[in-house]
Amino acid sequence: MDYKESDGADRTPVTVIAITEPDRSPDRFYRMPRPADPMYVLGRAETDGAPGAETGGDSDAETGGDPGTEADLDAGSDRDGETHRPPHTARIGSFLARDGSAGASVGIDLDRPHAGVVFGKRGTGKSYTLGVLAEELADADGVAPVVVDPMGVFAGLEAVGGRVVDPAVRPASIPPSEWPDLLALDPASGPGSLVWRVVADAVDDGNGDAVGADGSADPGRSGGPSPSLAALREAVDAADAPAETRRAAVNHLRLAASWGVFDADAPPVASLAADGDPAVLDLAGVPDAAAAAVVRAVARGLYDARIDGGLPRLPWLLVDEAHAFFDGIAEPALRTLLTRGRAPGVSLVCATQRPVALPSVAVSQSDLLVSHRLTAARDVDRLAEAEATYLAGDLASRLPEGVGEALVVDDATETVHTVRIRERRTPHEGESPRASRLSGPG
Ligand SMILES: Nc1ncnc2c1ncn2[C@@H]1O[C@H](COP(=O)(O)OP(=O)(O)OP(=O)(O)O)[C@@H](O)[C@H]1O
Repeated sequence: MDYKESDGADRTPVTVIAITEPDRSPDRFYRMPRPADPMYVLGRAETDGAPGAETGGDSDAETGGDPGTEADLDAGSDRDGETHRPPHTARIGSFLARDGSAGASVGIDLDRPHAGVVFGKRGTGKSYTLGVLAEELADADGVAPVVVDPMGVFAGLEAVGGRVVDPAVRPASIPPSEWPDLLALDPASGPGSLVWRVVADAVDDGNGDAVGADGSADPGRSGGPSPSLAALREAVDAADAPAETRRAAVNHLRLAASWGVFDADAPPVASLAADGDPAVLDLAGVPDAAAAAVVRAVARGLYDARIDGGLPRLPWLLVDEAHAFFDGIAEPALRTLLTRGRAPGVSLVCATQRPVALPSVAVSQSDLLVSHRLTAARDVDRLAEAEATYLAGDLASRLPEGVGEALVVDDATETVHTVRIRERRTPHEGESPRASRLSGPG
């Protein structure tokens, strides 16, 4: 093991509060690892060869209080409280005691792919938490963060080598069957079916790869050539259809061109994850349909690039305001990442203030759930879906109150923790404007 505690004297035994069997009281969640304890890594089970619950980081009182042997330790704290981070681990913060004091460092496993959700009502720190994760991914080897940024708050990641990217995707990366929906046309209508047919013909003409890895019709999946929107408009114009139908279809394609996200020569999606530096897809001000098209193309493009062996890093797609992408054309691609992304090595983390707007599969397939404060009953109910058998109790009653504080449910170690997310190293641009901070008269 590469990382060991720097000084064995720092290893204080873990304090165990409330061990009863069976224990259904809130106290069972509060065995507080101390600051000097080694970093506790979430998302990494003991069977992965990682410290897991025995290194003193576990806050589930049913697990023993043994801080672990030296060989178990992946990281330790030095005398200044600085934690040595194990390789392929994101340090997201520290355990939070009931009295508000900080405990041992908490990390998230980056060695393997994961699916995660970050919940919280407005202003509780979701985007901030996603930014912390992106910073850590920027630092780690073998991974590549791609951030979907609908509010334009992640540009600060440039300070860790990130780049803000104007979204551009190839028209062929949207399957023909999705085009009517994308253009708000009824697929059964004349214009809808005309657009569908024209895109399918353009792709069949060799402008794209018509069948996806899973056998579904998914042109452009390998980033092959794509027809331009202008070429599609011309094809519609030349089609054997009533003039009125052609005119309506052309108008809708013109509207899509005005979104400015379609480009037949756009770089392949895999290039977003090529160097491991954060790529921030700036979708601020981009119409909803266009943003959904971008998210669909990027999610599917990363997945296909991994399947095809065209991406040597493990991409992490971090989607802020994720509820906006689960009711349109991005949904099937995000669902694919949730259900099948881990096999080729694509991680997905969805942040939202409206958990109820995410499909159940987003919670059931997530192995990491991070929840800041929630108050709406239906959103809190969504947490119940994460209440696996190892959680004897009501998660909602354990949600912390403070900004930047979160409850973390970790499937790998089957534990629940209260965590304070660490401060960002890069600027966070999600601060709401405050009238009191605007310059006054004179
Ligand atoms: N872990 C943290 N440490 C310090 N400050 C934090 C932390 N998390 C959040 N904050 C503060 O709270 C503010 C709001 O956080 P953030 O923008 O992430 O909220 P949000 O939940 O994404 O809100 P919205 O739903 O409106 O996007 C931040 O600008 C920051 O000042």
